[in-house]
Amino acid sequence: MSIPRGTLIAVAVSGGRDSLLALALLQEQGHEVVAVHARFLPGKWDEERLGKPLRDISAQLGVELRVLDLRAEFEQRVVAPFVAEYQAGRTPNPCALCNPRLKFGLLFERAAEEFGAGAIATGHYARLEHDPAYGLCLCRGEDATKDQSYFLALVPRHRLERAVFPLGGWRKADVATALEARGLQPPLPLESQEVCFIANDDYKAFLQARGVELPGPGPMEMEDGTVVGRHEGLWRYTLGQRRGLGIAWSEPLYVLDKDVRRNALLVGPKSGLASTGCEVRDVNYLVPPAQWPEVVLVKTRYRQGAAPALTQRTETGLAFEFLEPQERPAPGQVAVTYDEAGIVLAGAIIERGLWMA
Ligand SMILES: Nc1ncnc2c1ncn2[C@@H]1O[C@H](COP(=O)(O)OP(=O)(O)OP(=O)(O)O)[C@@H](O)[C@H]1O
Repeated sequence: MSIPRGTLIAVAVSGGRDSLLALALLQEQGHEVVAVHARFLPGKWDEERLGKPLRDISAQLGVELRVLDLRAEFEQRVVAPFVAEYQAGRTPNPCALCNPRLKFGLLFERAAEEFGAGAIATGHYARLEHDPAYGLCLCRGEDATKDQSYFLALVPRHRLERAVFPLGGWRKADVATALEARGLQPPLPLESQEVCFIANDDYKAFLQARGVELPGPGPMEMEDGTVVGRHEGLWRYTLGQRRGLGIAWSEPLYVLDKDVRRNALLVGPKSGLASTGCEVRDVNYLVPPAQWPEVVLVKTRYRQGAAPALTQRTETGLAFEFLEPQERPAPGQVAVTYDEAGIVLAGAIIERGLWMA
Protein backbone atom coordinates (compact mmCIF):
# COMPACT_ATOMS: atom_id res chain seq x y z
CA MET A 1 0.00 0.00 0.00
CA SER A 2 1.33 3.42 -0.94
CA ILE A 3 -0.50 5.23 1.87
CA PRO A 4 1.97 6.38 4.55
CA ARG A 5 1.51 4.96 8.03
CA GLY A 6 -0.35 7.30 10.33
CA THR A 7 -2.65 8.53 7.52
CA LEU A 8 -6.27 8.54 8.59
CA ILE A 9 -8.14 6.23 6.20
CA ALA A 10 -11.86 6.88 5.67
CA VAL A 11 -13.38 3.44 5.12
CA ALA A 12 -16.57 3.80 3.09
CA VAL A 13 -19.03 1.41 4.68
CA SER A 14 -22.35 0.54 3.07
CA GLY A 15 -23.58 -1.79 5.79
CA GLY A 16 -22.73 -4.75 3.58
CA ARG A 17 -20.21 -7.52 4.04
CA ASP A 18 -17.34 -6.40 1.83
CA SER A 19 -16.84 -2.94 3.27
CA LEU A 20 -17.22 -4.27 6.81
CA LEU A 21 -14.42 -6.74 6.22
CA ALA A 22 -12.33 -3.96 4.59
CA LEU A 23 -12.78 -1.92 7.76
CA ALA A 24 -11.86 -4.81 10.07
CA LEU A 25 -8.78 -5.73 8.02
CA LEU A 26 -7.35 -2.21 7.97
CA GLN A 27 -7.97 -1.79 11.65
CA GLU A 28 -6.27 -5.12 12.42
CA GLN A 29 -3.31 -4.02 10.34
CA GLY A 30 -2.92 -1.08 12.70
CA HIS A 31 -4.08 1.73 10.41
CA GLU A 32 -5.87 4.82 11.67
CA VAL A 33 -9.41 4.38 10.38
CA VAL A 34 -12.74 6.13 10.51
CA ALA A 35 -15.88 4.42 9.16
CA VAL A 36 -17.89 6.66 6.85
CA HIS A 37 -21.38 5.81 5.73
CA ALA A 38 -22.96 8.01 3.08
CA ARG A 39 -26.66 8.49 2.67
CA PHE A 40 -27.19 8.37 -1.05
CA LEU A 41 -30.83 7.35 -1.33
CA PRO A 42 -33.85 9.56 -0.67
CA GLY A 43 -36.26 8.80 2.13
CA LYS A 44 -36.15 8.25 5.83
CA TRP A 45 -33.01 7.15 7.65
CA ASP A 46 -33.50 3.54 8.71
CA GLU A 47 -32.29 3.76 12.29
CA GLU A 48 -33.54 0.29 13.21
CA ARG A 49 -32.07 -1.65 10.30
CA LEU A 50 -28.97 0.43 9.55
CA GLY A 51 -28.17 3.28 11.94
CA LYS A 52 -28.04 1.39 15.21
CA PRO A 53 -26.41 -1.78 13.84
CA LEU A 54 -23.74 0.34 12.08
CA ARG A 55 -23.01 2.19 15.31
CA ASP A 56 -22.93 -1.03 17.31
CA ILE A 57 -20.54 -2.73 14.96
CA SER A 58 -18.25 0.31 14.83
CA ALA A 59 -18.22 0.34 18.62
CA GLN A 60 -17.45 -3.39 18.62
CA LEU A 61 -14.41 -2.66 16.43
CA GLY A 62 -13.50 0.42 18.44
CA VAL A 63 -13.83 2.63 15.35
CA GLU A 64 -15.56 5.96 15.02
CA LEU A 65 -18.55 6.08 12.65
CA ARG A 66 -19.49 9.18 10.67
CA VAL A 67 -22.59 9.51 8.55
CA LEU A 68 -22.60 11.96 5.64
CA ASP A 69 -25.80 13.11 4.01
CA LEU A 70 -25.02 13.14 0.28
CA ARG A 71 -28.59 12.62 -0.93
CA ALA A 72 -28.91 15.90 -2.81
CA GLU A 73 -25.50 15.51 -4.48
CA PHE A 74 -26.17 11.88 -5.39
CA GLU A 75 -29.42 12.94 -7.05
CA GLN A 76 -27.69 15.77 -8.88
CA ARG A 77 -24.49 14.02 -9.94
CA VAL A 78 -25.62 10.43 -10.48
CA VAL A 79 -29.39 9.96 -10.70
CA ALA A 80 -30.34 13.01 -12.80
CA PRO A 81 -27.57 12.37 -15.40
CA PHE A 82 -28.69 8.71 -15.53
CA VAL A 83 -32.23 9.79 -16.42
CA ALA A 84 -30.97 12.36 -18.94
CA GLU A 85 -28.93 9.68 -20.70
CA TYR A 86 -32.00 7.49 -21.14
CA GLN A 87 -33.91 10.50 -22.45
CA ALA A 88 -31.14 10.93 -25.01
CA GLY A 89 -31.47 7.28 -26.10
CA ARG A 90 -28.24 6.07 -24.49
CA THR A 91 -27.54 3.32 -21.94
CA PRO A 92 -25.76 4.88 -18.96
CA ASN A 93 -23.68 3.16 -16.30
CA PRO A 94 -24.42 4.99 -13.04
CA CYS A 95 -22.11 2.92 -10.80
CA ALA A 96 -19.07 3.71 -12.94
CA LEU A 97 -19.92 7.42 -12.62
CA CYS A 98 -20.76 7.28 -8.93
CA ASN A 99 -17.20 6.19 -8.15
CA PRO A 100 -15.38 9.26 -9.50
CA ARG A 101 -18.18 11.70 -8.66
CA LEU A 102 -19.34 10.52 -5.24
CA LYS A 103 -17.34 7.81 -3.50
CA PHE A 104 -13.84 8.85 -4.59
CA GLY A 105 -15.09 12.39 -5.24
CA LEU A 106 -17.36 14.14 -2.80
CA LEU A 107 -17.32 11.48 -0.07
CA PHE A 108 -13.53 11.53 0.04
CA GLU A 109 -13.40 15.34 -0.12
CA ARG A 110 -15.86 15.69 2.75
CA ALA A 111 -14.03 13.07 4.81
CA ALA A 112 -10.77 14.93 4.16
CA GLU A 113 -12.21 18.34 5.09
CA GLU A 114 -14.40 17.32 7.98
CA PHE A 115 -12.44 14.52 9.65
CA GLY A 116 -8.92 14.96 8.27
CA ALA A 117 -8.88 11.74 6.24
CA GLY A 118 -5.91 11.40 3.90
CA ALA A 119 -7.04 8.24 2.11
CA ILE A 120 -10.21 6.33 1.25
CA ALA A 121 -10.84 2.59 1.39
CA THR A 122 -13.76 0.67 -0.08
CA GLY A 123 -14.80 -2.97 -0.32
CA HIS A 124 -14.26 -3.07 -4.09
CA TYR A 125 -12.59 -6.12 -5.60
CA ALA A 126 -9.71 -4.45 -7.43
CA ARG A 127 -6.01 -4.09 -6.76
CA LEU A 128 -3.60 -1.18 -6.73
CA GLU A 129 -0.09 -2.27 -7.62
CA HIS A 130 3.25 -0.71 -8.34
CA ASP A 131 4.34 -1.65 -11.82
CA PRO A 132 7.94 -0.94 -12.80
CA ALA A 133 6.86 0.57 -16.12
CA TYR A 134 3.57 2.28 -15.21
CA GLY A 135 4.04 3.25 -11.55
CA LEU A 136 0.86 2.95 -9.49
CA CYS A 137 -1.75 1.05 -11.44
CA LEU A 138 -5.30 -0.20 -11.05
CA CYS A 139 -5.56 -3.94 -11.69
CA ARG A 140 -8.23 -6.61 -11.84
CA GLY A 141 -9.25 -8.08 -8.51
CA GLU A 142 -7.88 -11.54 -7.73
CA ASP A 143 -11.39 -13.04 -7.78
CA ALA A 144 -12.22 -12.98 -11.50
CA THR A 145 -15.93 -13.60 -10.84
CA LYS A 146 -16.19 -10.47 -8.68
CA ASP A 147 -13.58 -8.18 -10.26
CA GLN A 148 -14.85 -4.58 -10.04
CA SER A 149 -11.98 -2.75 -11.76
CA TYR A 150 -14.45 -2.04 -14.59
CA PHE A 151 -16.48 0.22 -12.28
CA LEU A 152 -13.39 2.04 -11.01
CA ALA A 153 -11.88 2.87 -14.38
CA LEU A 154 -13.29 6.42 -14.47
CA VAL A 155 -11.72 7.35 -11.13
CA PRO A 156 -8.90 9.82 -11.82
CA ARG A 157 -5.39 8.71 -11.08
CA HIS A 158 -4.78 11.28 -8.35
CA ARG A 159 -7.71 9.81 -6.44
CA LEU A 160 -6.50 6.23 -6.88
CA GLU A 161 -3.23 7.37 -5.37
CA ARG A 162 -5.23 8.01 -2.18
CA ALA A 163 -7.25 4.78 -2.38
CA VAL A 164 -7.00 1.44 -0.62
CA PHE A 165 -8.78 -1.77 -1.66
CA PRO A 166 -8.26 -4.27 1.14
CA LEU A 167 -10.29 -6.97 -0.66
CA GLY A 168 -8.31 -6.83 -3.91
CA GLY A 169 -6.60 -10.12 -3.19
CA TRP A 170 -9.65 -11.80 -1.63
CA ARG A 171 -12.12 -14.28 -3.00
CA LYS A 172 -15.73 -13.31 -2.41
CA ALA A 173 -16.46 -16.82 -1.14
CA ASP A 174 -14.07 -16.29 1.81
CA VAL A 175 -15.60 -13.05 3.05
CA ALA A 176 -18.52 -14.47 5.03
CA THR A 177 -16.21 -16.89 6.86
CA ALA A 178 -13.73 -14.12 7.64
CA LEU A 179 -16.51 -12.01 9.15
CA GLU A 180 -17.86 -14.93 11.15
CA ALA A 181 -14.41 -15.71 12.49
CA ARG A 182 -14.27 -12.14 13.81
CA GLY A 183 -17.80 -12.27 15.21
CA LEU A 184 -18.91 -9.47 12.88
CA GLN A 185 -22.46 -9.37 11.57
CA PRO A 186 -23.08 -6.88 8.77
CA PRO A 187 -26.36 -4.93 9.04
CA LEU A 188 -27.10 -5.58 5.35
CA PRO A 189 -25.73 -9.07 4.72
CA LEU A 190 -27.46 -9.66 1.38
CA GLU A 191 -25.73 -8.91 -1.92
CA SER A 192 -26.60 -5.40 -3.04
CA GLN A 193 -28.70 -5.02 -6.17
CA GLU A 194 -27.12 -4.09 -9.44
CA VAL A 195 -27.77 -0.32 -9.17
CA CYS A 196 -28.43 0.84 -5.63
CA PHE A 197 -31.18 3.35 -6.45
CA ILE A 198 -33.16 1.08 -8.77
CA ALA A 199 -35.44 -1.33 -6.93
CA ASN A 200 -35.37 -4.91 -8.26
CA ASP A 201 -33.05 -3.79 -11.08
CA ASP A 202 -36.18 -2.60 -12.92
CA TYR A 203 -34.96 0.56 -14.65
CA LYS A 204 -38.13 0.91 -16.68
CA ALA A 205 -40.31 1.02 -13.55
CA PHE A 206 -37.85 3.48 -12.01
CA LEU A 207 -37.96 5.85 -14.99
CA GLN A 208 -41.73 5.64 -15.16
CA ALA A 209 -42.13 6.27 -11.44
CA ARG A 210 -40.02 9.47 -11.79
CA GLY A 211 -42.62 10.75 -14.22
CA VAL A 212 -39.95 12.04 -16.59
CA GLU A 213 -40.79 12.65 -20.19
CA LEU A 214 -39.32 9.91 -22.32
CA PRO A 215 -39.48 9.63 -26.11
CA GLY A 216 -42.56 7.69 -27.25
CA PRO A 217 -43.30 5.02 -29.87
CA GLY A 218 -41.79 4.98 -33.33
CA PRO A 219 -40.91 2.67 -36.20
CA MET A 220 -39.02 -0.59 -35.84
CA GLU A 221 -36.95 -1.06 -38.97
CA MET A 222 -34.55 -3.46 -40.62
CA GLU A 223 -31.25 -1.96 -41.75
CA ASP A 224 -32.51 -1.76 -45.36
CA GLY A 225 -35.37 0.47 -44.18
CA THR A 226 -38.12 -2.20 -44.16
CA VAL A 227 -40.53 -1.32 -41.37
CA VAL A 228 -41.32 -4.47 -39.39
CA GLY A 229 -43.35 -2.98 -36.54
CA ARG A 230 -43.57 -0.25 -33.91
CA HIS A 231 -41.42 0.19 -30.83
CA GLU A 232 -42.75 1.54 -27.54
CA GLY A 233 -40.00 4.08 -26.83
CA LEU A 234 -36.27 3.64 -27.50
CA TRP A 235 -35.39 3.76 -23.79
CA ARG A 236 -37.24 0.48 -23.26
CA TYR A 237 -34.78 -1.50 -25.41
CA THR A 238 -31.16 -2.50 -25.07
CA LEU A 239 -28.72 -3.35 -27.84
CA GLY A 240 -28.55 -7.07 -28.48
CA GLN A 241 -32.02 -7.62 -26.99
CA ARG A 242 -34.06 -10.38 -28.64
CA ARG A 243 -37.03 -11.01 -26.37
CA GLY A 244 -40.00 -8.71 -26.12
CA LEU A 245 -39.77 -7.13 -29.57
CA GLY A 246 -43.25 -8.42 -30.39
CA ILE A 247 -42.58 -9.20 -34.06
CA ALA A 248 -42.93 -12.49 -35.89
CA TRP A 249 -40.21 -12.85 -38.52
CA SER A 250 -38.69 -15.70 -40.48
CA GLU A 251 -35.63 -15.61 -38.20
CA PRO A 252 -35.04 -14.25 -34.69
CA LEU A 253 -34.48 -10.48 -34.69
CA TYR A 254 -32.23 -8.50 -32.34
CA VAL A 255 -31.98 -4.83 -31.46
CA LEU A 256 -29.03 -3.56 -33.50
CA ASP A 257 -29.12 0.18 -32.97
CA LYS A 258 -31.19 3.21 -31.95
CA ASP A 259 -31.58 6.07 -34.39
CA VAL A 260 -32.37 8.79 -31.87
CA ARG A 261 -32.80 11.53 -34.47
CA ARG A 262 -35.57 9.63 -36.27
CA ASN A 263 -36.81 7.85 -33.12
CA ALA A 264 -36.36 4.53 -34.97
CA LEU A 265 -35.29 1.19 -33.54
CA LEU A 266 -33.08 -0.80 -35.89
CA VAL A 267 -33.47 -4.56 -35.71
CA GLY A 268 -31.98 -7.44 -37.66
CA PRO A 269 -30.58 -10.96 -37.57
CA LYS A 270 -27.89 -11.88 -35.08
CA SER A 271 -25.15 -11.49 -37.68
CA GLY A 272 -26.00 -7.77 -37.77
CA LEU A 273 -24.87 -7.40 -34.17
CA ALA A 274 -21.25 -7.89 -35.13
CA SER A 275 -19.25 -4.76 -34.47
CA THR A 276 -15.79 -3.91 -35.76
CA GLY A 277 -14.97 -1.43 -33.02
CA CYS A 278 -16.14 1.62 -31.13
CA GLU A 279 -15.37 5.26 -30.45
CA VAL A 280 -15.08 6.55 -26.91
CA ARG A 281 -14.97 9.98 -25.26
CA ASP A 282 -14.13 11.43 -21.84
CA VAL A 283 -11.12 9.16 -21.57
CA ASN A 284 -9.68 8.76 -18.07
CA TYR A 285 -6.08 7.77 -18.75
CA LEU A 286 -4.53 5.71 -15.97
CA VAL A 287 -1.47 4.85 -18.07
CA PRO A 288 -0.17 7.39 -20.65
CA PRO A 289 -1.12 6.16 -24.16
CA ALA A 290 2.52 6.28 -25.27
CA GLN A 291 3.13 3.33 -22.94
CA TRP A 292 0.23 1.20 -24.18
CA PRO A 293 0.93 -2.08 -25.94
CA GLU A 294 -0.05 -2.19 -29.61
CA VAL A 295 -2.88 -4.63 -28.93
CA VAL A 296 -5.02 -3.77 -25.92
CA LEU A 297 -7.98 -5.58 -24.37
CA VAL A 298 -11.26 -3.67 -24.32
CA LYS A 299 -14.26 -4.51 -22.19
CA THR A 300 -17.44 -2.76 -23.29
CA ARG A 301 -19.85 -4.41 -20.84
CA TYR A 302 -19.27 -5.48 -17.26
CA ARG A 303 -20.34 -9.06 -17.85
CA GLN A 304 -18.36 -9.62 -21.00
CA GLY A 305 -14.81 -10.68 -21.66
CA ALA A 306 -12.27 -8.12 -22.85
CA ALA A 307 -11.64 -8.20 -26.61
CA PRO A 308 -8.28 -7.56 -28.29
CA ALA A 309 -8.22 -4.31 -30.22
CA LEU A 310 -5.98 -1.73 -31.86
CA THR A 311 -6.19 1.86 -30.70
CA GLN A 312 -6.27 5.14 -32.54
CA ARG A 313 -6.51 8.66 -31.14
CA THR A 314 -9.45 10.71 -32.40
CA GLU A 315 -10.23 14.40 -31.97
CA THR A 316 -12.52 13.74 -29.01
CA GLY A 317 -11.12 10.54 -27.56
CA LEU A 318 -10.12 7.14 -28.87
CA ALA A 319 -11.25 4.63 -31.47
CA PHE A 320 -10.82 0.90 -30.93
CA GLU A 321 -10.69 -1.56 -33.80
CA PHE A 322 -11.52 -5.08 -32.63
CA LEU A 323 -9.31 -7.86 -34.01
CA GLU A 324 -12.39 -10.12 -34.09
CA PRO A 325 -15.97 -8.80 -34.46
CA GLN A 326 -17.75 -8.24 -31.13
CA GLU A 327 -21.33 -7.60 -30.09
CA ARG A 328 -22.20 -3.97 -30.75
CA PRO A 329 -21.20 -1.77 -27.81
CA ALA A 330 -23.99 0.39 -26.34
CA PRO A 331 -23.45 4.19 -26.43
CA GLY A 332 -23.32 5.57 -22.88
CA GLN A 333 -21.80 2.41 -21.42
CA VAL A 334 -18.24 2.32 -20.19
CA ALA A 335 -15.30 0.91 -22.17
CA VAL A 336 -12.35 -0.19 -20.08
CA THR A 337 -8.96 -0.88 -21.62
CA TYR A 338 -6.63 -3.43 -20.05
CA ASP A 339 -3.25 -4.82 -20.88
CA GLU A 340 -2.52 -8.57 -20.93
CA ALA A 341 -1.69 -8.58 -17.23
CA GLY A 342 -5.06 -7.06 -16.23
CA ILE A 343 -3.76 -3.54 -15.62
CA VAL A 344 -6.33 -0.84 -16.40
CA LEU A 345 -4.96 1.53 -19.02
CA ALA A 346 -8.02 3.77 -19.27
CA GLY A 347 -11.76 4.05 -18.82
CA ALA A 348 -14.05 5.99 -21.15
CA ILE A 349 -17.65 6.49 -22.23
CA ILE A 350 -18.75 4.76 -25.43
CA GLU A 351 -19.82 7.29 -28.03
CA ARG A 352 -20.77 4.85 -30.78
CA GLY A 353 -20.23 1.32 -31.98
CA LEU A 354 -18.67 0.79 -35.42
CA TRP A 355 -19.63 -1.85 -37.94
CA MET A 356 -19.41 -2.63 -41.62
CA ALA A 357 -21.99 -0.66 -43.58
N1 LIG B 1 -23.84 4.13 1.25
C1 LIG B 1 -22.52 3.95 1.22
N2 LIG B 1 -21.71 4.65 2.04
C2 LIG B 1 -20.38 4.50 2.04
N3 LIG B 1 -19.76 3.64 1.21
C3 LIG B 1 -20.49 2.91 0.37
C4 LIG B 1 -21.91 3.01 0.33
N4 LIG B 1 -22.38 2.15 -0.61
C5 LIG B 1 -21.29 1.53 -1.13
N5 LIG B 1 -20.15 1.98 -0.55
C6 LIG B 1 -18.75 1.56 -0.83
O1 LIG B 1 -18.62 1.15 -2.19
C7 LIG B 1 -18.19 -0.21 -2.26
C8 LIG B 1 -18.82 -0.91 -3.43
O2 LIG B 1 -20.20 -0.78 -3.36
P1 LIG B 1 -21.21 -1.86 -3.94
O3 LIG B 1 -22.55 -1.23 -3.89
O4 LIG B 1 -20.66 -2.38 -5.21
O5 LIG B 1 -21.23 -2.91 -2.79
P2 LIG B 1 -20.73 -4.37 -2.55
O6 LIG B 1 -19.68 -4.80 -3.52
O7 LIG B 1 -21.94 -5.21 -2.36
O8 LIG B 1 -19.98 -4.10 -1.14
P3 LIG B 1 -20.61 -4.15 0.33
O9 LIG B 1 -20.70 -5.63 0.64
O10 LIG B 1 -19.60 -3.42 1.14
O11 LIG B 1 -21.94 -3.48 0.26
C9 LIG B 1 -18.57 -0.81 -0.91
O12 LIG B 1 -17.78 -1.91 -0.59
C10 LIG B 1 -18.36 0.36 0.02
O13 LIG B 1 -16.99 0.50 0.37
